[in-house]
Amino acid sequence: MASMIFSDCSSSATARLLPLRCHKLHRSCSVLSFCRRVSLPLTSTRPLLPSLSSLQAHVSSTFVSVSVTAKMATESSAIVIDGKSVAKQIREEIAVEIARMREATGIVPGLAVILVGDRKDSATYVRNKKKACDGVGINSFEVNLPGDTTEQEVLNSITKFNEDPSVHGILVQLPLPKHMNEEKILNAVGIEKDVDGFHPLNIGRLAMRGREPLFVPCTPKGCIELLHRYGIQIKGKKAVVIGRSNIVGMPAALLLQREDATVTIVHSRTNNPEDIIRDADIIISAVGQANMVRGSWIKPGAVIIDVGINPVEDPESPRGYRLVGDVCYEEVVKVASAVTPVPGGVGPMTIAMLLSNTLSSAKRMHNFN
Ligand SMILES: Nc1nc(=O)c2c([nH]1)NC[C@@H]1CN(c3ccc(C(=O)N[C@@H](CCC(=O)O)C(=O)O)cc3)C=[N+]21
Repeated sequence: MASMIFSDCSSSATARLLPLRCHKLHRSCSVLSFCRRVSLPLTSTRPLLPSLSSLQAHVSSTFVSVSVTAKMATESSAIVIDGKSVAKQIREEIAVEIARMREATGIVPGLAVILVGDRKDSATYVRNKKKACDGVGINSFEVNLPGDTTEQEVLNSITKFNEDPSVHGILVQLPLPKHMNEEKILNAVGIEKDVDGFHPLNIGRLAMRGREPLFVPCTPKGCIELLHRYGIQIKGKKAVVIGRSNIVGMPAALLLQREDATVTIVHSRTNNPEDIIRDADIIISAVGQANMVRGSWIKPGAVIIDVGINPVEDPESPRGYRLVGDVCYEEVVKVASAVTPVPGGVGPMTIAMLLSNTLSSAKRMHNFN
């Protein structure tokens, strides 16, 4: 029985990656509740869903086709936040804007991507970004440098793109090879082309009240965009961000705070992380540990945004591995009110936000609204 309940989260591949403490599955949903299946005709201007706290009273929303089965639930099921279709919708919106700009000004937004070394995952991400650019009509420029390139050569590429008026965004694919000083390289990207939002000036402005960054980092921006497009209220909610990285955890916490959430960051040195997480209305997890967050750590009805994209061994998959999140999906789906899947959650949103930042950059540089 236990092996069925934990089928995915306690798989042997996962267990090898993680020294998991074994938790009993949280099964506190003994009240009358609903099994929901949601299909999403996405709109950009109105919330897709009523706020989740009032979802049960609004299941017949005109914006969402929801099939509802009422039952005495020992296993309710969260709404699956469909990042893949939201991202598609956003890309369509961006494509329309790019065409409008091109027709009015003749200008086509350009994104330069610098890839150093031959990491397979990085090459895949860069290829996906290029494909996404092609799909919306952004010109992409790519530089591939070998892993033993000097820092100076990377800086030279950045300078070239900083000076090139057909480039509106510059992205240095991370991680960089170990011998390079990431800080120095990211500082070299002109802040007006920093579509990743990693420049310290952009991050600094994000952290300050009354200041506006030119760009917000793509992954955290994508997380907030998902909450907005699903009509999930952030203001006044208790939000917990798991992980404090420069590129996801920390800017995600800053963004949530800007949205008037009360934010706690949980990290590897936090005492009793589970107790803090169990208090959260909204959880953004960005730690990179497969299936770390268990169902028993979640307050019933919480909203979970899973940023983790972790490969776990899977002999049945053609690639030999599959991707799972930081969150033990099949456990939390029974406790949360909404959850992002992996894949198909935050990942596609990261790329959509990159395209959005590149378009904004081109608009700003050419005074086009
Ligand atoms: N300067 C820089 N900026 C980045 O934004 C950046 C980076 N470096 N380095 C690596 C990470 C990772 N990242 C992802 C983007 C999309 C997916 C994505 O679309 N994932 C698909 C799955 C893809 C698959 O199946 O392989 C999904 O989650 O559905 C994942 C990961 C951007 N990153």
